[in-house]
Formats: sequence, structure tokens, C-alpha cells
Amino acid sequence: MLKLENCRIMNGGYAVEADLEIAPGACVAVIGPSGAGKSTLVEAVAGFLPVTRGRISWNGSDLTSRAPGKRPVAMLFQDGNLFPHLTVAQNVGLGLHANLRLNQAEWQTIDAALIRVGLGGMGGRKPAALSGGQQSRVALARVLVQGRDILLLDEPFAALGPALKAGMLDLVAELARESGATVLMVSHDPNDARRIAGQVVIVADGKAHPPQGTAELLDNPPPALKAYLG
Ligand SMILES: Nc1ncnc2c1ncn2[C@@H]1O[C@H](COP(=O)(O)OP(=O)(O)OP(=O)(O)O)[C@@H](O)[C@H]1O
Repeated sequence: MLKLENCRIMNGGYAVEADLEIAPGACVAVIGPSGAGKSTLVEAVAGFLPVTRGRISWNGSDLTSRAPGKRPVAMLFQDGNLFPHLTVAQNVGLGLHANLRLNQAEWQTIDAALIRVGLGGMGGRKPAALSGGQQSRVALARVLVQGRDILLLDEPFAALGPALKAGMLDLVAELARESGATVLMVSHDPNDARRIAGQVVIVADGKAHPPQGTAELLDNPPPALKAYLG
């Protein structure tokens, strides 16, 4: 269980309050108006932003003041964060060791992850020699090799066309199901939530609300969400 208890998260001068729980293995979309604090919420779980009140925990262990690298969390960013001078396999390997000193078993893990995301045989290429969709898959493979319990996605596929994005979302959902990972995904598109997320956390007016069922919420949105959905 991912718990945010009575939390106040600071992003510069902006505060987001959160008091909510996310069940293990759940896939939860984070939606709400621009600037409301969606990224702030996931970055606090990742450990990139300070929690000035309350507590974040995972299965009972306190994460609140734990360094980002020591949390059971992997994050997928919008631009994929690929290094152009490294090969695809090395970019994935960064998920295992930042210094890329990897043993043979670890290179095999990387190969297996590349195969799993549909990039078998492409490990020797540089990112520039891949399409945008393939680059997203490299970033996903890097998250996969980390084998973390919680996967955070901050609009990772916003730059992809609709069909590619749908394919990537389905792949994320599939990989999370296989590994049992808990997913928290920021998105501006309610269709992303409908596609893979059973629940939605609405972030509005400086507050992250407890998760609600996606279909019930989007079929019958409360006034604040209705204005945002248009
Ligand atoms: N470094 C900063 N200093 C001060 N305020 C900041 C800083 N970074 C973000 N903010 C403010 O924090 C608020 C929440 O930002 P956040 O990026 O979490 O919103 P969001 O809901 O993810 O927005 P979007 O949908 O536009 O990406 C915003 O109103 C923003 O202006």
C-alpha cells in the first residue's frame, strides 16, 4: 500500500495537500487542471520534492525522508531522458548502475528487457537511430530493469501520436500486471485513464483527492472536473 498521510508537499511557493492510499498493483491516473500540482504529487513520491508535513510510506516503511535512489520507485519522464552518446543497451543499463559497470548477467537482463519492449537486436544503436516510439520503449526498458514496486509516469507519451501512445500505454499496463508494480500516471488526457487506469486521483485547487473509480468519475464528473474536461 502506498500511503500519503496528511501530507503537505511544497513546490517552490506552491503547496499540495494529499491524504490518500493507493492499493498495491493498482494503476492510477492523476488528472486535473494545468498547474494544479499533478507533477508535484508524483515528484514527492519519487523524493524530488520536500514533504513539509505528514508521511509517505510503502507497505509500512516510511519513505518521507529517504533519498530518491533508495525508494522503491522508478520514474518515466516525458522526454525519456536518453543520453544521445550512449547506445540503447547502455541507456537501459543506467537503470542498473549509473557507472555502467555491468556483469554478463546484467547485460542479459538488459537484452531481455529490450526484447520484452519490442527492441530485440537494437541494443547497439544510438537513440538517434530510433523512431520516437522506439525511444519511448528504451526508456520503458530502463524502468523495467530496475524492478521497482512503484512506477511513476509523468505524461511520458504526450509527444507520440494517438496510435503509438495507445500502444505504449497498453505495454505499460501489461508490464505492470506481469511484475505486480503499482502505477501512478500523470495525464492530461482522460482517455489515457479510461484505457489503463482503474482509478483516478484528481488534483485540483492544491489538493490531491483519494482515488475514485475511473468510469464512474469520468461518466459523471464533479463540477471542478467537468470544467477541466470541457
Ligand atoms: N520551481 C518552482 N517555483 C515556484 N512554483 C513552482 C515551481 N515549480 C512549479 N511551481 C508551481 O507549482 C504548481 C504545480 O506545478 P505542477 O507542475 O505540479 O502542476 P501540474 O498539475 O503538473 O501542471 P501541468 O499539467 O501544467 O504540467 C504550479 O502552479 C507551478 O506554478
